[in-house]
Amino acid sequence: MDSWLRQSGAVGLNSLELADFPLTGRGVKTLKPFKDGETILTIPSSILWTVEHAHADPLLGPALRAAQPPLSVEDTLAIYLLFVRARESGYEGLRSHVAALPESYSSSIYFEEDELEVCAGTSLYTITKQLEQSIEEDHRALVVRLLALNPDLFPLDKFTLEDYKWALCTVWSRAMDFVLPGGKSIRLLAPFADMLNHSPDVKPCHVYDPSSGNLSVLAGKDYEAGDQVSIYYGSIPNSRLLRLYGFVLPDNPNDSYDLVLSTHPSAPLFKQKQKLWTSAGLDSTTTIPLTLTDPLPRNVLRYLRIQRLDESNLNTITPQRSGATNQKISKSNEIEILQFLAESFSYLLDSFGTQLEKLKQQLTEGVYPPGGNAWAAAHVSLGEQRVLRLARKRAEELLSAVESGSDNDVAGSLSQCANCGTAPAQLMLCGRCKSVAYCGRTCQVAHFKEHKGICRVAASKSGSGGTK
Ligand SMILES: C[S@@+](CC[C@H](N)C(=O)[O-])C[C@H]1O[C@@H](n2cnc3c(N)ncnc32)[C@H](O)[C@@H]1O
Repeated sequence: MDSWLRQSGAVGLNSLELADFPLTGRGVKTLKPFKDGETILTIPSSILWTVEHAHADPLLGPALRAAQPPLSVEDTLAIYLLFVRARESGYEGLRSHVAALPESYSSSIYFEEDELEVCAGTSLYTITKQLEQSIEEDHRALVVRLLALNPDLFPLDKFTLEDYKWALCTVWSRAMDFVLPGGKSIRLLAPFADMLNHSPDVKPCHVYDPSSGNLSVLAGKDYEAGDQVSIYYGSIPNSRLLRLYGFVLPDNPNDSYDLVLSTHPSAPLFKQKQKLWTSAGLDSTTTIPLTLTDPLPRNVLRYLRIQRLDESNLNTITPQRSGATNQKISKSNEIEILQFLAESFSYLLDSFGTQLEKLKQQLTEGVYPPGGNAWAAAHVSLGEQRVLRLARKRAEELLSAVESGSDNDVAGSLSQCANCGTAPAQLMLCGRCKSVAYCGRTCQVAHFKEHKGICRVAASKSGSGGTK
């Protein structure tokens, strides 16, 4: 691979070499110091694995382009990898890259049943089960619409379900995504740059140049000779890390729980409520990530306030006034949704296969061999349970505040910007009613029309209002 990369115009290889690191496995070592921001490596456009290159390939391209319905980006890259891997001649450069790829992966789709059971109750458990099924279905569909139609290109013994799973895991764990000017996106695999491991301690530092089509890696921090060079894969929770990349970060600050909120179309007043959800930027089925920093996001409350509207208060909230759902609609509505949330979080927490305290104890006692699949699954479960417990605590706090009437700060109206919903460290209160907060002047001005009615009432209640 090295000579192919050099001949193709890759820049920076003299300063880098592959090496094994105790915690992350194989990665890239620098042979010289780099300052934060310096370019370390450039991989030229011509040798990147992209959909465009797959489609331009004289052998593979016509078959891919003829596939109906068109293949997804993920499937196109997976088939491209398997196609090159199956060739006995030609494609020497790309084949040398394939030869350097791992032969097996540790994504949760490869877990034994007892290993996956350790994270029963998590979103990872559910998604992994669904994936196992959908990958089989997708593979069957690929055989019918592409592989069996072109047996010379795709010998079926090299495109088995196991081969397809390997190719998908290669794409999930090594592809890079970029948004291009104009909003389109590109997904690519960059030989050698795909040997870089993730570190939460570096800045995002891999860049795609749309004009040249080259991929470059910059130093995400200062490096000494001998250091491992890393890139930042993103702010990813353990459930996603384990599914896509096959590893977890203990005490991951990005851990989250995906809360799915859904209302059946046969529910009373569904059509009117759907209009309200839409105008609030939500949907009748909405997935909202609960995070360690924001365990009960404003949108969860907004969704439920709308869901629990009855006929009498539904008429007071029109789509034009959907901003009103940022705050409590009525005491009874608020109590109902907060009780529902606290109970639902308890129910979700009870449905975890192993409870948080027991998991912690098992991890301390070394019940799960560190670094193994069950150990990783335990960390996913810990992370999701931590988030859900915070969410339940927040719902209970809000509930008791509403019940006792001390809910000036209901639903975080003073801890989040009333206009954009962000929660920066510093917020400014509305100078008149002091019942809402903003991240800045722009949001305050943008929100004025919606807020002015409530402002007058709130200010007069608190005695702080003028007559304006
Ligand atoms: C883009 S590849 C990096 C190169 C890879 N280590 C290799 O030998 O081919 C991504 C994979 O590297 C491993 N990896 C990356 N960052 C890691 C980390 N911080 N801890 C543990 N494993 C990591 C995971 O197996 C992941 O799926």
